[in-house]
Amino acid sequence: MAVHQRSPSNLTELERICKEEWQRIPKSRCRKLVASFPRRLMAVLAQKGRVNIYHRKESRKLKDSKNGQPNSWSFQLDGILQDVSQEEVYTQVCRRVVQGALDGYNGTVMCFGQTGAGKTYTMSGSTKSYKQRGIIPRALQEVFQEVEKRTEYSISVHMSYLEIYNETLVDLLSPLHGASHRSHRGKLVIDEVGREVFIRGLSLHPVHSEEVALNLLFEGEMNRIIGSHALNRNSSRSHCIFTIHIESRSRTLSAATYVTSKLNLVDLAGSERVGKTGSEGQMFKEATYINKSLSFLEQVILALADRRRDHVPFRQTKLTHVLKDSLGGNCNTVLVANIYGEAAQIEETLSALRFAHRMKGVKTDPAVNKHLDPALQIKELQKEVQMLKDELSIHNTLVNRPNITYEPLSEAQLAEINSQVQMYLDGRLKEINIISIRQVQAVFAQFKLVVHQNKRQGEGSPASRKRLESESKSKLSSIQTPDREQESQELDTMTTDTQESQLPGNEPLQYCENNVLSPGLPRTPPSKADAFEDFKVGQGSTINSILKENKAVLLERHGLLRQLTEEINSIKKEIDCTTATIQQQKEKRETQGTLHMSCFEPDASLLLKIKELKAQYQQRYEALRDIKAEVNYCQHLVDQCRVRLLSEFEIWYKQTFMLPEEELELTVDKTLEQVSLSYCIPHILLILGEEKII
Ligand SMILES: Nc1ncnc2c1ncn2[C@@H]1O[C@H](COP(=O)(O)OP(=O)(O)OP(=O)(O)O)[C@@H](O)[C@H]1O
Repeated sequence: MAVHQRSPSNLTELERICKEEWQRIPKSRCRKLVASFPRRLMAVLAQKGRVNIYHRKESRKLKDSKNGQPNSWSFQLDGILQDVSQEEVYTQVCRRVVQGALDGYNGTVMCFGQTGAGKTYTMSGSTKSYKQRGIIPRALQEVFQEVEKRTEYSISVHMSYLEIYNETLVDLLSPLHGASHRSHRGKLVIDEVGREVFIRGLSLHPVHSEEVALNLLFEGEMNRIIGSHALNRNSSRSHCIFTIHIESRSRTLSAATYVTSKLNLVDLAGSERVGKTGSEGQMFKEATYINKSLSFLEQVILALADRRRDHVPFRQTKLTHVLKDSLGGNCNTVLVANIYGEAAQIEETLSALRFAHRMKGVKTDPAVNKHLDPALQIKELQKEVQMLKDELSIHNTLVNRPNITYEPLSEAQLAEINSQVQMYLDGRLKEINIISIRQVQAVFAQFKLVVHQNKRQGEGSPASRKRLESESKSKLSSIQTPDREQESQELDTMTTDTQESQLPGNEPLQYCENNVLSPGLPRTPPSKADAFEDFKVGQGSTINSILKENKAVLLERHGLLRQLTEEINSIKKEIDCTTATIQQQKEKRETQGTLHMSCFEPDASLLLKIKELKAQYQQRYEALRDIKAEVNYCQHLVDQCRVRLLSEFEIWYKQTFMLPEEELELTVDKTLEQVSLSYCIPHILLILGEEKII
């Protein structure tokens, strides 16, 4: 039977040992049915993957009708392997797990069952003939065949063989093994890294061929502790975990990424009833340990199958701790439940089938174990950087820029940049020739340094600070980043803006290569859109900030205007309503024919209300008139500022980028005219800010 998504398997041992021709394994493996097969107790429906156990009078052990227990059981398993060869067992139980391991999935195949039921035969096979070899030698053969086939990968294989005997970990392949191996027990420690479990101290043997691997396997087998007891003369008294460790790296893709996997082939010690097997002394102690660990294994399986449980007691015993990442992790797991087909063993058979059935409820989450080798990745990136540098230098040679380097700047180069910045700030150098990103960064760093120094020196002297700021503003204007998005948002908020089409940004863009200006080279002006952004934060910053302030005032006044209009409308509505009420009252009294003069007078309270409302109306109306005037005025200022910003920009653009002189002269006069006006604007703004003055 089995667990997990891949088709697990079930192995059913339905008969007592038949001296010859065992043909067992994969799904349900059963030798020829013997006469003693308890047909009335058990039905094996191999095709349907089902085993039924019936309560019969002959089987007193299962007679528990007093407790209301069912007297027949039906177990649906993933497969039954009955009367099948070792090869068939391997194909059905292990082949896909091995293939998965080569692709980077962890895999576990585990044989469970009553002592003598055929677990070791299934896992290791019989030494009698090659045909009867079990899962482990077949898996090794397939791994090495695949290594040969998968030429596009570099695959390394290691092996380890662990035994758990009486809760002690033993390395079956330890170089210290031999007669004295028992004295080396206990030196192995179970450790966990993330979700992965490994045994510290367990020897890991590199193997390059099937032959070497099989030699190691036989060596490990020899070291297994074999006991003897009444049921099975060669019963293994320990749990054994044979592990094939695989690491696979692509030969064609990046070697920094690789996959690893562990393929655990587990032969569990047989479960037994101590009384039945007549164990005593050392054998009794062994049986107790075995049964205890198997019972903990069962508890773990129960906990894993129960989704509501958030704690799984893996650490209660060495066996479950070692198998932690194989039972509940990212592993392809197959459980083979070996069972007898004898009436005398029906209770153990039932218990093995129950265990198998529970295991069916456990879901694992198979995933490829992908890793990244940081050292290799660094090497690969370094190689790539070098390649890109080479490509860039070829490109630079082709475009006639041979002296550009992409290495970090040397001390001498940094000193040169610092001196250039200093000269630029002093006015001795008109422009800094930009040659690389590194150099631009160094220039900015130097600017920052100078600004910090100036700040410290200029503290307590606002005049000098202001001067420094304005100096650095105008000098840096050619490399500042324009805040284009902010400007466009501001323009969007103004519903009265109609001159956007006049903005220089709407003209076609013309970029010169890298936008770099250097003294000796022919200069191509930047696009007007880009230049305008520079202008707004540079020379045009004063007029631009006045424009922004005017827009803000205009926006605020618009809000006020809207609010007043709403208030006036609502007062007007109330006046109309009150007037209507008065009229209605009047008409009502007239129709009633009331003669007294006072009866024609409307209610005094309504008259008072009308009076108050009219006063409010008057007051709001006057305020509205004032605000309207302000709005118009502000709008005018905004328009004026915008026109001025644009015209000053035009002049600056022509001067800066050395356009023909005649064109320049034409615009200069206009500018001078406008300069005097532009400085009046802040005063007007102040007046607008204090509403009462108007
Ligand atoms: N299908 C089979 N065909 C032939 N012989 C078998 C078969 N199954 C088991 N045997 C033989 O039965 C004996 C007991 O089997 P095995 O050692 O595999 O049992 P086990 O479950 O591993 O027992 P234990 O738990 O005590 O180790 C062995 O001699 C084995 O060769």
